Amino acid sequence: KSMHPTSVNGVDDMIRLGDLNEAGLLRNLLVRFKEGAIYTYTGSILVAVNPYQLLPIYTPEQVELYTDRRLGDLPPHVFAIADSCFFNMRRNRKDQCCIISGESGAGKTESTKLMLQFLAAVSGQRSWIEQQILEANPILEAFGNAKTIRNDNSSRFGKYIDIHFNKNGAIEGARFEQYLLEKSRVCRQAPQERNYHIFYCMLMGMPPDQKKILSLGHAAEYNYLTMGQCTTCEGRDDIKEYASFRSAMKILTFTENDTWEINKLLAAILHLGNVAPNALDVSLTQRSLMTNRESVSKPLTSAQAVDGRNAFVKAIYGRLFVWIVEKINSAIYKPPPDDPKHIRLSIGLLDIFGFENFNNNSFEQLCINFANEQLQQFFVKHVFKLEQQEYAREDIIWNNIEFNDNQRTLDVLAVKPLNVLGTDATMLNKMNQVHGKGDIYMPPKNNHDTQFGIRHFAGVVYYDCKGFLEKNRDTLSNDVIQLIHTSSNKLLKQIFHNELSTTEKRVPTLCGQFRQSLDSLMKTLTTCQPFFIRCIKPNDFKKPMLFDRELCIRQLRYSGMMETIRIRKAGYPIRHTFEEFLERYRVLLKSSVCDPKTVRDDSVLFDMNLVLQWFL
Ligand SMILES: Nc1ncnc2c1ncn2[C@@H]1O[C@H](COP(=O)(O)OP(=O)(O)OP(=O)(O)O)[C@@H](O)[C@H]1O
Repeated sequence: KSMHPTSVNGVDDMIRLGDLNEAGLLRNLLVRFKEGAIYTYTGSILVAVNPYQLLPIYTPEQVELYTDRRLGDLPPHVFAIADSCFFNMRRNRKDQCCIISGESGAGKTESTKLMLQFLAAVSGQRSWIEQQILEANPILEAFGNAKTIRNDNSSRFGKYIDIHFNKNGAIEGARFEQYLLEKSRVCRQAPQERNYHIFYCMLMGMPPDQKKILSLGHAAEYNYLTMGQCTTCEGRDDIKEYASFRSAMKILTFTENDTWEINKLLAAILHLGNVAPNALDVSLTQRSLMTNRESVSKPLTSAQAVDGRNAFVKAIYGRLFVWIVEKINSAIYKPPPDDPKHIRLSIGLLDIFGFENFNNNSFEQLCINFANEQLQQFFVKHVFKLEQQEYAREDIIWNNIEFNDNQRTLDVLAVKPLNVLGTDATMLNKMNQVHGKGDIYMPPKNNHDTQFGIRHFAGVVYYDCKGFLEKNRDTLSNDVIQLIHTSSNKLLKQIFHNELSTTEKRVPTLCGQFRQSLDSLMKTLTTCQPFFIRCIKPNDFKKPMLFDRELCIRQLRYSGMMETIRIRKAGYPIRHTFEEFLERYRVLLKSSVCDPKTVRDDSVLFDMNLVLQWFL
């Protein structure tokens, strides 16, 4: 079988591919990638392959070139998506959003920054608020990004940036929402990985006199910074980053005192990490229990004490991160004025962890994959809706297209057993009882097995439920809360404000909190006109010009790209413009003169309709 002619040179928009299948898609991406064309459309979805090299396509001239153009006028580009968001927002008076997904290292954060950069440029005010919004990134990255084996600057949290515009298209403010920071990294890092950038930056960049006050030394001296046997990161200058971080803090109105208080907590974390259990305070080596009449203390094993210490440290860091995001928002978020005539429009950028399937999957992966199921459903519904609109526009009679709905997976994930309290074993028992007979949940093979499987839209993932409930509960012992209560450190008390103010210690589970923020995110997204950017990582070596086909195919499958095509194929898979159709099928016409450039009269159209009927 010969290849469809469009496959030879590659096309800007995959919808125009003759071979609308996995191989065709992959080939198109590869051909383009080899020519340095990293962006390709599939309709209004942008596929972006990480080039792992600086390309000269993000200059101010390029920003100008892409400003106020229709999607498809120019070669595919992330700026074209940003421009469409901006244009549609003003023309339709409708909020826009852009969902940027992909696996670690695929280029989500870079794409988000480029979108933001473009929007700030076309909004054109060069205002203080624009600068503040742009400068929020270095702060979030210092606290929320780390070197991992996959990415030297990996975001270990999800984020949604909502940028607000007035009716003239000028930026008025913005708001950041964060999701699920990976707290375990503060206490433990895998080989060749680092803790959060901020620790190394602080130790390298802080003036010696300040370090002395906090008794700080070198990264190599701290247990919490050396578990991955790696304290530096090639290509990263921690001293320089610290300087940018400090200047960003000033721009976001953190005071000298705020920064100093933050440093104190970071130093405390590092010192705690070096404390051996026998030197720990009673609040960490004993656990008090309330019996009916009295409070009794029970000594902990050293392993339990270390767990308790780490839980405390993770809680400090996690809450510090949340506090910093709130503080950034208080600088850049302006509540809409009371004036009912005031129009506020927004563009939201979602940069969120893609689908994960590792050798060992735990609670965190389940949460991440749950979020991806929700986004996938949003995506499929949107694509499906577009397909129907297209048919309506062309007056095509069609039967309802069936599409693969992942609602059943969502049902299994979002119903009770995820939030079940009790021991891990009873959770599995309950899951087995409730879902054991369905095809979404796969129970453990035997009584000793702690792994259960979930059939996700992107494939089956096996989760190990050891430690699930602990992670989900995410609570601190009463003894530690008491300790914080008596502390003289204001910032510490402030970040634990919730725990200290509620006597009833019923903080919602992590999963509960995450579901709540996801629900509110989904509500927001539903009111917006969405765009999608699917970032693809071309190889595992962070190398330019290297395209690993297997790796890319897998990502195209996970990203829902194949689902889009499936929907297309279930409908009318082949689409030609009038010119293309004429070019290809004019031999079937009765008429002999038929140059698409000159002949556009009704007689040809009439004939074309006959041909169409015969053809379909
Ligand atoms: N458009 C681009 N041009 C040049 N380099 C890029 C581009 N996009 C990504 N990169 C390179 O790839 C690296 C990883 O990209 P990025 O941090 O955006 O990935 P990510 O998808 O956000 O990953 P994670 O989920 O781990 O945060 C960047 O640090 C940069 O070196």
